Amino acid sequence: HKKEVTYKCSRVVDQEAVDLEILDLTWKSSVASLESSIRWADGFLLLYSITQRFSFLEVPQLKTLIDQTKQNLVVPVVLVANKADLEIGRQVTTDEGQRLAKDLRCGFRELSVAEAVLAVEAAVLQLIRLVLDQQRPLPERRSYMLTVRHALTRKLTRSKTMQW
Ligand SMILES: Nc1nc2c(ncn2[C@@H]2O[C@H](COP(=O)(O)OP(=O)(O)OP(=O)(O)O)[C@@H](O)[C@H]2O)c(=O)[nH]1
Repeated sequence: HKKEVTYKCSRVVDQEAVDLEILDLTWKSSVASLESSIRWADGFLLLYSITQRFSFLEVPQLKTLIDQTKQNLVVPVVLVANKADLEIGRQVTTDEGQRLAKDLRCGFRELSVAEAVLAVEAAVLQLIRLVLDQQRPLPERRSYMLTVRHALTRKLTRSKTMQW
């Protein structure tokens, strides 16, 4: 698109009514406009095309901008590798996508917007669940519980190492 477009709809997700506003940004948004959209948003779908390596290489920069602008410990983000139907023109492997998602601490989906509408819905649902989780009080959050579990595991591993 040459300009930003907002799509609106309502869904029930896990027995919770959710009003969705999806802002599709243009390729050439200025940093100031991007920052303002980032402040507005609760969650982010970062799309790249598996047939355009440069779109993949831009993801970390965008994620840094999101983290800096939101200044939250956990920002709900799902990385989406699009155009999975164009295997012949693939420039980014699934493995690279998964590794980047792990590094950036976000969800990952590889799909084809053109051919698999259910996969698109699943990616959006995954993001909605991350957002809903983030809006729960801290001790009820899955992400918080995972952070606590990882911290405990690290502590246990350390104390085991010390015994050796
Ligand atoms: N084969 C294939 N083509 C796709 C897929 N998704 C998008 N396209 C095509 O890729 C082109 C760009 O799609 P857009 O939806 O405009 O992508 P965009 O990232 O919003 O690009 P801009 O409009 O430049 O901001 C169009 O010609 C789409 O038809 C896909 O999953 N598979």
